[in-house]
Amino acid sequence: MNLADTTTHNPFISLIYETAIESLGHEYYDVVNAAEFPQHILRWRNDDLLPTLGLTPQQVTNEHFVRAFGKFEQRQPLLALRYHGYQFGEYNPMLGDGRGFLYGQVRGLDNKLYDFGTKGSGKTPYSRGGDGMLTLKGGVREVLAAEMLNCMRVNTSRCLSMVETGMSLWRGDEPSPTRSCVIIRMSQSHIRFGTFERLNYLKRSDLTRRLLDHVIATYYSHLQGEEDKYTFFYAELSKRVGKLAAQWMAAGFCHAVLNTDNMSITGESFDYGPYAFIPNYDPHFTAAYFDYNGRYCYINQPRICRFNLELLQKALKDVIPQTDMEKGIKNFDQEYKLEYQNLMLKKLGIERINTFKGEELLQSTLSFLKYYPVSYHGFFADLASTFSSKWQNNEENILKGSEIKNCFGTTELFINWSRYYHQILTDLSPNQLENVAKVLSENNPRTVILRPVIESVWKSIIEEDNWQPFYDLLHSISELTAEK
Ligand SMILES: Nc1ncnc2c1ncn2[C@@H]1O[C@H](COP(=O)(O)OP(=O)(O)OP(=O)(O)O)[C@@H](O)[C@H]1O
Ligand SMILES: [Mg+2]
Repeated sequence: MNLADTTTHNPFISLIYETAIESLGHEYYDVVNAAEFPQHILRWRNDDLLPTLGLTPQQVTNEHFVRAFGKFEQRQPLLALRYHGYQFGEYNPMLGDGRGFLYGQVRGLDNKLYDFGTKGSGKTPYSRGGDGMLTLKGGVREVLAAEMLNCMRVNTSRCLSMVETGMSLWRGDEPSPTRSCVIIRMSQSHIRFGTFERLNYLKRSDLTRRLLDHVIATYYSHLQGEEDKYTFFYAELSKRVGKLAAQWMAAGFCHAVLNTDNMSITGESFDYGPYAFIPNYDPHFTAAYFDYNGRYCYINQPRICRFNLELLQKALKDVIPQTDMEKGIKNFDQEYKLEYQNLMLKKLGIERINTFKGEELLQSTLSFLKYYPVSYHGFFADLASTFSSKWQNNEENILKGSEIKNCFGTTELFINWSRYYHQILTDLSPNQLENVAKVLSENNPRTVILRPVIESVWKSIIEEDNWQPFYDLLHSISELTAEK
């Protein structure tokens, strides 16, 4: 096939791109060019996402991926979106897409509008001193985080592709020179809290209202036509963010950089930089080495999400009545509490129980996990792999033979926990008891990408250019997802 044929028939380039953001007007973005890279090696293609785009893996070659998402052929305009944000508590008006752009917007077969956004695609007017690039390790980590979180049913963006781009980058936090890549992230929207903060900073309530109308029409369409749609929007956003915070916490995920420019207006999780999955239940676990005060530590995440919603009130005050937003944010508290308990009880194999009993079990579980050096994910995975209906007969049977019971079985906290757990199991009917095993296995993946797991995958890449462990890991995550 000659060059013209390949590009003309590239299924990605032939997708129908909608112009929702572009049509909003030039005040929201800058038209930019993509960098030209010395090399283009496709390292990851997310075939799981293709059906949503109406494509099959057979229709799309690696070359199609590279030409569309590494060389950015035949796609214009590329839009660097403008935004500001509160970073570690300080307002920063110097932000914006500094190493990415909105490549395009495509409606999925599910009728949702998806954004394809780049990361590592070159300099823009918002790059400041930066090189506009993404390190290969950064790309590998972002791909893995999104797939793992998706497997754990967290509402997350995903990576559609990762192309290695052959540049040598210098970074303070990676042995340098280090390799480079560009990723395409498929998300619900890249409109951030910070997008609105910028408009408020510029005192452009007309632009705020226009953007809000677009957000509601596109991502909260059931509110269209409501007289109080702005008020309802804020209340629902608060609820969605509450749910997301609960999902992170139950997944044992520490995002690490919860600045308002990393908070999506749809309530979706994205931007996986220095994140980590917690090794054990340490409330003060902090993932970013530069987060000196532990501002975004694991246990602070719900509080910070709520605080970010409060900050957003300032940006929306010209359009939404303040008193309505003060009421609306209560949705966050309710949703967080409910969803966190619900998700944690599922991790214990329990669905639909009395809230009070559920809370007692949850608190005793956390007390045990907090006090002893038990792996957070290991504890739940052990429950899932060793569960037996015999646990209902006698609390002594619970986790019998496991390392956890062998080490901590005689401690007061373990005995307390197993007593609560046993009490709940005894109340279950035989059918419900059977369901426990299923719920346990659905909610506790055997593989979780703790830092050493990621580092070992990265070691193979960097030392031997061996990508197999990376693909094997992604394959096992994808198999876990399919089992559910
Ligand atoms: N290497 C770089 N070159 C230019 N700008 C950068 C670079 N790294 C980060 N930035 C910019 O710094 C700001 C904060 O970066 P942050 O890491 O939160 O975002 P990001 O990871 O680049 O993008 P996203 O939030 O879309 O995942 C953003 O404005 C970002 O574009
Ligand atoms: Mg960011």
